[in-house]
Amino acid sequence: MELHIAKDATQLSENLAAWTCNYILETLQEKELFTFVLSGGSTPKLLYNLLAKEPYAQMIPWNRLHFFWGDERAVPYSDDRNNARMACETLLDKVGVPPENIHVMRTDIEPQAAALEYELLLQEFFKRNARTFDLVLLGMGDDGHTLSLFPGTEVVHEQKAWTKAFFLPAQDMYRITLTAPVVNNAAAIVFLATGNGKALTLQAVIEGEYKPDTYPSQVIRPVNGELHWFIDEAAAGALQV
Ligand SMILES: O=C1O[C@H](COP(=O)(O)O)[C@@H](O)[C@H](O)[C@H]1O
Repeated sequence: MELHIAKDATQLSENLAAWTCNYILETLQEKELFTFVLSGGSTPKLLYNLLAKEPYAQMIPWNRLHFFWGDERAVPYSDDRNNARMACETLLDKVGVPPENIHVMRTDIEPQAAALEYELLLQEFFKRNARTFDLVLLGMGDDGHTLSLFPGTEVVHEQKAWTKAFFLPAQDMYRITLTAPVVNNAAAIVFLATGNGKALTLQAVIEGEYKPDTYPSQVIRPVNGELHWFIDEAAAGALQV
């Protein structure tokens, strides 16, 4: 695991934008397409805004990238809380990613059907590969959730299915999420977390005892890939290192 600490969220996003661009370009020297899982929530907006601007808008061959989502809130695309909408508005629409390269989790059909459809799409995409995505970007909520793997939910322990949909009573909404088995087979996983609201949880996730029911982010352990944490000083505040 590699820790990248920056003084604040702006510097951190700049560092991660540069890292992401280098990683994409290096990977595309070896293969034709790059598969990139995006996260939702508020933290990645700065990063997406930066990637949509120069120099990255020109440097990245966007038509060779395929975009997926780590999780989705089952609300219409028109709703501000929709994770795909946020990423499309801040990044994908701005750099002109071809629509056929954008693979959203559907929210216009029943959530279980949408999860199954997404699983089939991924199985088809990665059929002959033990490796799945080239890069998975993850957030971590103040409560330790990542993707839509929330504390105390069954989906945290999923070992087989690549996607799941379930009702989250605390938010009165369905969630659709990738699961640990498909994420942990990615070539690289990057957590992005900022702010002192996440400091104690982050310390427990990284340095504490393994308690996935309390800290679901702990189930993210790449089988054979890289794991990076990009955090600002506020989020790193409780770490012992
Ligand atoms: O609900 C969600 O929250 C997490 C963390 O969001 P943040 O606002 O604390 O950055 C996010 O990674 C996930 O995609 C989203 O659905």
